[in-house]
Amino acid sequence: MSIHTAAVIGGGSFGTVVANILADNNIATVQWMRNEEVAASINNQHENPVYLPGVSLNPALRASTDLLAAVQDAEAIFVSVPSQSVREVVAAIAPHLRADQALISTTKGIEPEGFLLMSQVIREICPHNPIGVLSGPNLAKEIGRRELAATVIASEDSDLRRNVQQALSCTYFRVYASNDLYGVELSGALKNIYAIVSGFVAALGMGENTKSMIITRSLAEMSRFAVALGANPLTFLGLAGVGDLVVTCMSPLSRNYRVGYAIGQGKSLDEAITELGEVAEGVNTLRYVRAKAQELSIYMPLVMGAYEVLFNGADPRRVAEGLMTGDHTSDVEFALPRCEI
Ligand SMILES: NC(=O)c1ccc[n+]([C@@H]2O[C@H](COP(=O)([O-])OP(=O)(O)OC[C@H]3O[C@@H](n4cnc5c(N)ncnc54)[C@H](O)[C@@H]3O)[C@@H](O)[C@H]2O)c1
Ligand SMILES: O=P(O)(O)OC[C@H](O)CO
Repeated sequence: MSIHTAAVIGGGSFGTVVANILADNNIATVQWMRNEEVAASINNQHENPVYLPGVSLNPALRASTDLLAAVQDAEAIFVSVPSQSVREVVAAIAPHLRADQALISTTKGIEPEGFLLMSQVIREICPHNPIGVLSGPNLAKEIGRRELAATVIASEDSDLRRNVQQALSCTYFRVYASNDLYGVELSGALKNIYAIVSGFVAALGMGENTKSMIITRSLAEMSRFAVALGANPLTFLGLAGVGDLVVTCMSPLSRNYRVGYAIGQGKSLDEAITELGEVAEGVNTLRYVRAKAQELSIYMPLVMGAYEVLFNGADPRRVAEGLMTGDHTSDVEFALPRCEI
């Protein structure tokens, strides 16, 4: 059965582009948000002036500030609020959901208590609903302009995967499938940390070889961490892995990259976040991942270095330079294990 009705929870940049794709595909879509002025602007001017100014949205897209009304008829509900708010909004709708309503998270963050990814939070609250994760190299502002992009729908439920592929695929957006829910979702959260590091490197005017080294060693580090937690390393070869890592580490449209860039220019973390005015999930993710890596003794020099810069005022140049002084190690450790060099 395909999706005819959908809801998107969240009035920010990514929620708006997901809702707009669904509307472009003739799916009756309601986008829920708290801000009444933005909702009125989407309904009347077909624009989200706060998060996607200048982007013409599909006139059929409806916005609402009534959460329960927004989700009641939706066959698929896309959750697109920052990670700190996912539990709160999903708990508010949970008692009103039917078991056949699918929940798809687009949120790339971690809940610190229990080190839970968003699909795990949603599953805890809605154990009987089909659950999926949408993740990939998806800068909202480019998709808003209908520039070509691709993503991954990950779920253990093959009906959900097929339905979401059909619901979101269009001339400018392509959806690939994965059954490694955990790997896809963890990858989306982890890459934000490395986008911050890449921001330091760019602000410091370091060379192209340095940038490539940072991105590639970021992939090695994040896949080492993910595999230690049970993910499939092959997932990191795909769009949700290397694809998303590359785009966020190279684009000034990435909010995480911009936070890193501002810090590389000498600004404080508070100044960088205030100047951004949008969510940069990587700042909190860095704290939680560092703690987890320490707990499990996972070697993550970039995470440790970035933490020192963000929270203890270390010089950002030292994060990249720190790679040069580590023990001699393996390039691809799934081919040559570090203990065998
Ligand atoms: N923007 C992108 O390019 C992009 C792409 C893919 C995934 N994501 C992920 O999607 C998630 C949302 O990001 P975004 O870019 O849409 O964020 P955003 O900063 O553009 O907007 C966040 C929205 O959530 C709302 N919000 C915050 N707390 C809320 C709460 N308690 N209840 C209801 N609404 C609340 C805000 O008012 C705002 O409308 C993040 O985890 C992000 O990593 C973003
Ligand atoms: O703007 P960022 O850094 O939150 O990144 C946005 C998306 O995750 C890119 O895929």
